[in-house]
Amino acid sequence: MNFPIVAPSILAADFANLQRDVELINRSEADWFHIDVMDGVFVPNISFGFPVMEAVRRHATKPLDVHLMIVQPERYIDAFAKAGAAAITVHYEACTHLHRTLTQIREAGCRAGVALNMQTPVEALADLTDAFDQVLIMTINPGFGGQKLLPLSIPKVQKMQRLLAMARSNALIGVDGGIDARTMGPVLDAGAHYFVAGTSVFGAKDPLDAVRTLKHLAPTKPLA
Ligand SMILES: O=C(CO)[C@H](O)[C@H](O)COP(=O)(O)O
Repeated sequence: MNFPIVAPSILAADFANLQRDVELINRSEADWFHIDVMDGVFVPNISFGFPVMEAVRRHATKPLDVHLMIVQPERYIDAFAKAGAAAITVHYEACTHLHRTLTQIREAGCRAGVALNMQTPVEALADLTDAFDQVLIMTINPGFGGQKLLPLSIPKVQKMQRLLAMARSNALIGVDGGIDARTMGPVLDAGAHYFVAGTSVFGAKDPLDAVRTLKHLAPTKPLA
């Protein structure tokens, strides 16, 4: 696998034309579909659940990267794995027993991901670096698409990159929120491998071109 990996967020798609938008991403240079599941408790918004996830899966030809912004995500890991998730990311802040939940994700046959909200320091994961395959640094306060990337998150990506290097972990670093052709460069330089982008892709006049721009912002490199 090479990076940068581009993962358009379905949250910003036109749900009345979901099949059209999924097929658009199939044709694009994007690598993954990003599926934002929100419960109205962990974040102040409700997005969608299994019916939409399954509709995306029926038409998608690329891996589904599921981001659970829900409390007690362990209740739904197996169901999302069955619904076709290739990767499942849970929030550090939403898990009482994070190690157990990450193990459950791997046992369900998916890549295990953990997301960190703005206030959570990267050191919170220092003892668990063997337990996840990807880490998602939130570059906004989660809950809504269309927000501006918070610059405070950029040094955090760098810190995470150092922490993983020290631990000799090959986990991928992702960023989520306010990613576009202007903001992607600094987070890429800071060490991010995958880039979740909603508004800048689906809100663009030409989403195929928007994905291409992100994908070619820097020469692709092989992952460790
Ligand atoms: O997790 C999310 C919101 O909580 C979305 O993935 C994120 O906001 C991406 O959308 P945009 O590119 O519009 O910021």
